[in-house]
Amino acid sequence: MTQKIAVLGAGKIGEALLSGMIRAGWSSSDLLVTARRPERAEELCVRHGVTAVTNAEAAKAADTLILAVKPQDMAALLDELAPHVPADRLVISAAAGVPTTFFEERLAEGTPVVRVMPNTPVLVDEGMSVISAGTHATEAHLARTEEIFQPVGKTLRVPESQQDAATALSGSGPAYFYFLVEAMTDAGILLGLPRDKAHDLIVQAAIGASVMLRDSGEHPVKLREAVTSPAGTTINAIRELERHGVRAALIAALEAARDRSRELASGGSN
Ligand SMILES: NC(=O)C1=CN([C@@H]2O[C@H](COP(=O)(O)OP(=O)(O)OC[C@H]3O[C@@H](n4cnc5c(N)ncnc54)[C@H](OP(=O)(O)O)[C@@H]3O)[C@@H](O)[C@H]2O)C=CC1
Ligand SMILES: O=C(O)[C@@H]1CCC=N1
Repeated sequence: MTQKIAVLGAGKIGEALLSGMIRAGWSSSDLLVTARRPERAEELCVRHGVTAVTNAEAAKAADTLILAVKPQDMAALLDELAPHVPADRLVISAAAGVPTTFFEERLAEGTPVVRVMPNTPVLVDEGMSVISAGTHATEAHLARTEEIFQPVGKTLRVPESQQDAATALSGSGPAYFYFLVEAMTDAGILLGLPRDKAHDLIVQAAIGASVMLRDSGEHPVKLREAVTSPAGTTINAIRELERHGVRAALIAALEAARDRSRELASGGSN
């Protein structure tokens, strides 16, 4: 069997994965892509030196198919693909919400399916990819999936029942941090700093805090206490965050993301 990998529907996350595989040493001649618009396919070929094929050609030529279209486009893609996917292909879905049974019902009996929820920091090899096996996926299929996703960050195996929560926390997670940086930069401007300086200060605070969270082994409460001097500045900010219900807002926000992931289980609606 060939060892080619095809990314079907190489949009934002598909291209991020593709670039990561190339950085990790996969030969671009072993990487295939599909796209809906010819100009998108051309762009990917020029940028990454990969080969653009049709979805049916990808199914025939690659041993591993990474499906990265929107959940709403997945049924149509599977209708097109199903007649061409031999049951020995590993099918990896990166789509939010869509369960492995959705694929298993539409592909040949016995096709191994793995559900993965990556996030965009795969672009800088700091991604998190949360992995669950479908009915016919073996340890070897999970290991193959990890071989693809580990070079672009961490991987974590979870039961599929936890994927909607993982999507809310991890798949969508980077967006919440960008949102916070944007809001805090606005605060810097209100306090009289130029935008570029406010941006640099907040980004460096985010990087420093992230590295300490990752490397210190300390609980976040401990790390926050170390910043919060008695009768100082930080506690005044924390009181306002609590007064405005930021903790409750974050819990509600992630719950809403989890609920949307559940809605996408059947392909969802726009
Ligand atoms: N963005 C993110 O941070 C993450 C996204 N995901 C998941 O990844 C998937 C893609 O998301 P994202 O990359 O943001 O979306 P994009 O819209 O950027 O990418 C989807 C791509 O699929 C292409 N496409 C649609 N139908 C077909 C088809 N039948 N054949 C070939 N190509 C097709 C689209 O083409 P065209 O541009 O021409 O419409 C588009 O380029 C979603 O399922 C999402 O849940 C998972 C984790 C993180
Ligand atoms: O917003 C979305 O639906 C996708 C899935 C996780 C991150 N982006």
